[in-house]
Amino acid sequence: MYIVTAKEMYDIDEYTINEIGLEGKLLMENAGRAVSEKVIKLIGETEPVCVFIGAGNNGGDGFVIARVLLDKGYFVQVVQVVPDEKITGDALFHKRVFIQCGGEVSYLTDRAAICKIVERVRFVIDAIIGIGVKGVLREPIQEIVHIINQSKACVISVDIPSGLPADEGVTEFTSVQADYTFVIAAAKESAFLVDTADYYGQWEIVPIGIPNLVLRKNSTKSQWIESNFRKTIPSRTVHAHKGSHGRGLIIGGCSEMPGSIAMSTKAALKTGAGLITAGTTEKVISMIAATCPEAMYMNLPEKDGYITSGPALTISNYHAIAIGIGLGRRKDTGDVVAELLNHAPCPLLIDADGIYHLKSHLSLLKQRSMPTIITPHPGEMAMLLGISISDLLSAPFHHTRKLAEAYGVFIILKGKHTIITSPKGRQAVEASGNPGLAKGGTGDVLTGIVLAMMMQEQELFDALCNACFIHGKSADIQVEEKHAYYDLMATDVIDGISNVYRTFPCKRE
Ligand SMILES: NC(=O)C1=CN([C@@H]2O[C@H](COP(=O)(O)OP(=O)(O)OC[C@H]3O[C@@H](n4cnc5c(N)ncnc54)[C@H](OP(=O)(O)O)[C@@H]3O)[C@@H](O)[C@H]2O)[C@@H](O)CC1
Ligand SMILES: [K+]
Repeated sequence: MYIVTAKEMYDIDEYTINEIGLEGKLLMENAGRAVSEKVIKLIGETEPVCVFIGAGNNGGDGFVIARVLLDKGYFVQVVQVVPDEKITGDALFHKRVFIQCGGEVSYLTDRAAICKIVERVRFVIDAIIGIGVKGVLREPIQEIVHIINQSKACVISVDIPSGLPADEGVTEFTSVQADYTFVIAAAKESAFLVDTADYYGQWEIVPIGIPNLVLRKNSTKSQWIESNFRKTIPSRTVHAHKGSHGRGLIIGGCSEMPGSIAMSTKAALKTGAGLITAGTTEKVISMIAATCPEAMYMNLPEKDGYITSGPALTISNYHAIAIGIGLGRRKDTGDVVAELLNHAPCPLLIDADGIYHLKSHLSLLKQRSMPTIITPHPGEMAMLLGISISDLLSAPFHHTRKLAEAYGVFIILKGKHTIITSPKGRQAVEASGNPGLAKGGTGDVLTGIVLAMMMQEQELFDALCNACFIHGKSADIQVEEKHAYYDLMATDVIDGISNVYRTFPCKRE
């Protein structure tokens, strides 16, 4: 499931046409047929359909869809929203084929005429503009899009809702609001952004015969889905012992937030960590030890209830360390973060208040010889970058990649569509999870899951993606089986980790 920009998609088309030898007309036929199949499943047998067609290749797809539907016996009305001379190339080829098959095309831009047509149909197919949109829609197309959006018809967009930019970073646009979008060959960036994702309605990718190797070669982003999890989650051998699955240290907690480190610790153990030590203050240890008897504890020096740096911090024995959860924002707790950045001899995960402290120590990231991973939510990420949250969310792929490459850090940018980025710029989107996760404590649970995954034998990037998958799927299964968005608690997400492993079992050796 690749994710592309418009330019990457054009490169993919061009390579497929010129190097692989599949002609544009053929790709258009495949695209139109693939979308038609989905449309037919959706609309049932006899519904009249109106197809709106624009000047480019997206309109060409529309002519193929209209022909397939006509051939299947549907009543199809085709409204071309640009004059005849604008239809050229492959789109003109398919327009002619449609007409040869008995189809009729009306060139219409008049408001009253279009309103009348739209009122009479239950399904509108939007093949006006695809990834070739530039700027805000011009008239009369903008007005036609408003009519479509105001109608009661179910709107099915081809490739992308017309007017919506494919790429991140575009904030001004007018777009069709689709109920369904059948996306051609690869997902476009805008399907994952806060301000644009909803325009797609429900969406699904339809393959059109572009070889996988071409998609892989031309894209740096993909979606992390069940098949990725199944392929990469490491197996557990029957001869394994607790030491085979990693020793981890979690540092955090303060008198006011004792629960956070308890949840991270429990989540790490539940995810499969061999041994977990919770490094925290004596008072927090006394508060949480009974809730997680499987863990070990490290008593750290404290001042006014907060961890401070001191000789008690032994960090040489661990395969991975996490810091930040419930740590507090005092300057001397920040010194502990700096100490770890300087000396942790293993992968280091920084979360929550640890990210707050990281802002003053960003330069230390570059000196680390072992990987560093941060798990910010958008507010923390914007703080690190010194930009507004809305600027970050309008181009999250760009901004996270910039930070990851500049400081050599792995980033998990949390959200509905969590973006995982490697220091080399590889990116994945993990989209499981539900609104029940919008609650205190769920981030602490993710930290524990990520730490546990970091200690299992798998590529670090895969480990981070798998951790997000486990966290989101746990919440999803819990809501499916016994909870609602309202009552799902962070601790339920920990309990639900078992369901994820049972639903998507690891291979056994
Ligand atoms: N072989 C392939 O490549 C394949 C491509 N495929 C399909 O092609 C699609 C891409 O096709 P594309 O490149 O022709 O662009 P497309 O999205 O149809 O739009 C161009 C038109 O939009 C117009 N327009 C732009 N901005 C505007 C504005 N603000 N306001 C108003 N009008 C505006 C622009 O007009 P112009 O500015 O030129 O006057 C031009 O006429 C892609 O999404 C997929 O569906 C599949 O069939 C598989 C094979
Ligand atoms: K479209």
